[in-house]
Amino acid sequence: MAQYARGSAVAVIRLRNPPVNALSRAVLQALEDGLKKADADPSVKAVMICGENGKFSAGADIRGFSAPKRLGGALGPVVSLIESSEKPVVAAIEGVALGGGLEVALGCHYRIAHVKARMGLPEVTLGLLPGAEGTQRLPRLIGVPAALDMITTGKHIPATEALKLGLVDEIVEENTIEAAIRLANKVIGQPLGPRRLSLKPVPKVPNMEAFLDEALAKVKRQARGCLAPELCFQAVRAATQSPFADGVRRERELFQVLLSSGQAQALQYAFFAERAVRRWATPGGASWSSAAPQPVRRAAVIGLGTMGRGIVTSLVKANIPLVALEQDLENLNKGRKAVMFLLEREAMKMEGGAQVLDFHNPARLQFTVDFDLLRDVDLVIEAVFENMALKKEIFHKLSKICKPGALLCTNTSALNIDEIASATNRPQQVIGTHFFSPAHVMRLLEIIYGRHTSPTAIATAMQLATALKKVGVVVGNCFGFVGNRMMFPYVQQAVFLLEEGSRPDAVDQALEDFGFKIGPFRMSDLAGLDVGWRSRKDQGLTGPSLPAGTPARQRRGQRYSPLPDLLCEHGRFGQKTGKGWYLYEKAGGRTATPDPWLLNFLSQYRDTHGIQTRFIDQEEILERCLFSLINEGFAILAEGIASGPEHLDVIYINGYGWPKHRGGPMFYASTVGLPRVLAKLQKYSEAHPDVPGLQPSAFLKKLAAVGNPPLKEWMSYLSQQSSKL
Ligand SMILES: CC(C)(COP(=O)(O)OP(=O)(O)OC[C@H]1O[C@@H](n2cnc3c(N)ncnc32)[C@H](O)[C@@H]1OP(=O)(O)O)[C@@H](O)C(=O)NCCC(=O)NCCSC(=O)CC(=O)CCCCCCCCCCCCC(=O)O
Ligand SMILES: NC(=O)C1=CN([C@@H]2O[C@H](COP(=O)(O)OP(=O)(O)OC[C@H]3O[C@@H](n4cnc5c(N)ncnc54)[C@H](O)[C@@H]3O)[C@@H](O)[C@H]2O)C=CC1
Repeated sequence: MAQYARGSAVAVIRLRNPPVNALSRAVLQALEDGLKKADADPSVKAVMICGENGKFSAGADIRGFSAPKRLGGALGPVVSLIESSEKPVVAAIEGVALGGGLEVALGCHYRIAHVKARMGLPEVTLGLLPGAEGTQRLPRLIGVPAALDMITTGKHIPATEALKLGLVDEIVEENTIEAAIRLANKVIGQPLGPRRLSLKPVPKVPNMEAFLDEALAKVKRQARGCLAPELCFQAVRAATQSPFADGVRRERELFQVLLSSGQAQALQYAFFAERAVRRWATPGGASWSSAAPQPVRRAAVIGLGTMGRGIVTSLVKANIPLVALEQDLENLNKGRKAVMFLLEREAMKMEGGAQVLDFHNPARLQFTVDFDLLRDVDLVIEAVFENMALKKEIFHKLSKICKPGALLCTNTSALNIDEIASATNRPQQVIGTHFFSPAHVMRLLEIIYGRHTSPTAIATAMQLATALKKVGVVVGNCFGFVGNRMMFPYVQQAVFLLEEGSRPDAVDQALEDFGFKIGPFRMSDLAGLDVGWRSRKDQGLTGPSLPAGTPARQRRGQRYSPLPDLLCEHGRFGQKTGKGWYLYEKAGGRTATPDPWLLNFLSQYRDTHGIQTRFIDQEEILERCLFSLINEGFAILAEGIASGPEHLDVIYINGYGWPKHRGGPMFYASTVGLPRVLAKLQKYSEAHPDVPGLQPSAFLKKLAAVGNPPLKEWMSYLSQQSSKL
């Protein structure tokens, strides 16, 4: 757990807890024992602490936070013990020193890091604060502004930056352990007082109060309802106001608040959920453990519109050579310009810039209108218009041109993967890779297997997700897959609420206050209202194919709102036309303001359809939008479209701006309590019997009836499914 060894004058304590040397109780105990042994041994003149297998430590064992006897209080005293040692202690940081791992290093008198190491205090991302005195030591070492930045954002910084900040004393390119032992030998006998961070004053910032006020405003703005960043801030502020011991007491109080906040649980659930979905499985028995991916040495993207541009950018950033294809020269030139613009911007953010990305080299990025250039690629991602006939035509062509082993991926947002695959001679190599807009930014990659998709194809798409630094989530094939299918009833409720008396800004505000990055109407305006309009026309829900005499507010016996169609008929496509659910300063503008035209239009619409306007409170907005989305999630689980609730949650957090501190929709449902979700859906369903999305799913009813079991047990109530959390 932590191995103690004595060389010449330097004792070595090696943290050992694979895979990341997390600080479990046992590791901490062994560390404490090692320190005491070194202290008691007169032949030991200095101590070096390092981690096994090239990693210092990823911090406290997160799984231990939910254990009855938390490691909580144990870490702070061990860090103090290190600092108070009368023999110099040197931290040799390789790989990562995160959270409690970095706090251990801060207790050491000297820190030396490998040039490739990363450091950070990411507790805030788990809903916590660095509770082992890190909020008090770090500002003393690197100053308040830099410490606040690290502690309130949780960002990892590279060793080179750590050196500039003074977080480490030295960085090395070769053997860190040997360098640390050399340093330890060198500092034997030197006074330790100046190296003990708890004894240092916090460096002054001119006009500290004004600086802190401004920093707090920024932290609050970015937190969107998440508690941890503000409490992290308060802990650091305590360091500027109180002596070390009082600051530590304040840190502990704040830590306790966070520990019992519920948000910490949600964020830790999200951390493990993201890792659990890597272990994918299908109802047919294919799984991550047995499927091997094929290499992707060269790829192609077809269609350089909104999505294709981002996908190309992502592939270039992942260093995958590719061919980018458009339907004609005009679109090719437009697409090329857009891609180059994105790549230039990305390059500016990177060390080494355009040279590293090498996107001007045609061997790495080739633009063409010639399908023949796709002969030797290993993987194609199609991102043309959302039209089944067009997609089938393209896939038919691909199956004739591409080499036999090539994987054929579609970026469709809702269409049937099996039908697309039916146009090819290799349905086992056809798979959905659903990117989210903007594709080079959003982390989610929804991976959709069809009836014939092979395990190798799934494994290859998952490997691609990793290469693109995205979170791949494997799901089954149904209209809208998981994310968009759950989104339909949510957006539908939002529009129904407008019919009944609400306003776009009221609905958006309620959901943004809940923590969504952006409410449904702002989101529709951003994505373009015409996208859904086209899809509804294709489905025969509106437009010329709608049978004459169809009631305005009903389709196939269910409630339907023609409001979004009417807006499109008025040329209101959202931001791109300068007006949609909101008014914008110009076409392409981004500042949404409530539009008096729309409010008047809504009022006339209600009069036309004899709808009595009523006041709708925030609670009803939230319940109807969120519970209908969650309800669809239960139906998806029951159908085996996703293999566990964590899949749905990871999709919502990474693709739809669901507030992470609420753990995802299914986790949120578990915190509300399934009987309550059910009762509310029943109530709204009775009030709106023609809305199927409000009728509680059978699976939700079952789980409520069996006594509201914890989320990790849900799947055991369905035959042949198991949650992987
Ligand atoms: C480290 C990583 C960057 C590695 O990434 P990568 O290589 O991509 O691998 P992963 O797949 O992410 O990880 C591999 C594997 O390891 C698991 N894992 C990773 N980190 C941890 C961890 N810290 N603990 C446990 N397990 C971990 C991961 O889940 C994977 O396993 P799998 O799930 O089975 O696949 C990356 O993993 C990463 O970023 N990790 C998280 C780093 C992090 O966030 N660290 C901070 C941890 S929190 C911390 O250190 C808290 C503290 O400050 C200490 C607080 C305690 C002190 C409290 C004193 C106050 C007293 C108050 C009173 C309390 C009273 C009481 O106790 O009741
Ligand atoms: N826009 C979005 O937010 C999202 C869209 N999607 C899906 O991605 C796909 C593409 O959508 P967008 O990029 O928004 O569309 P878009 O309309 O912006 O771009 C489509 C591009 O495909 C090109 N194209 C059409 N026919 C072609 C052909 N035969 N050969 C080569 N290129 C051809 C067009 O010239 C155009 O540039 C659709 O299936 C859509 O449903 C998925 C996720 C999000």
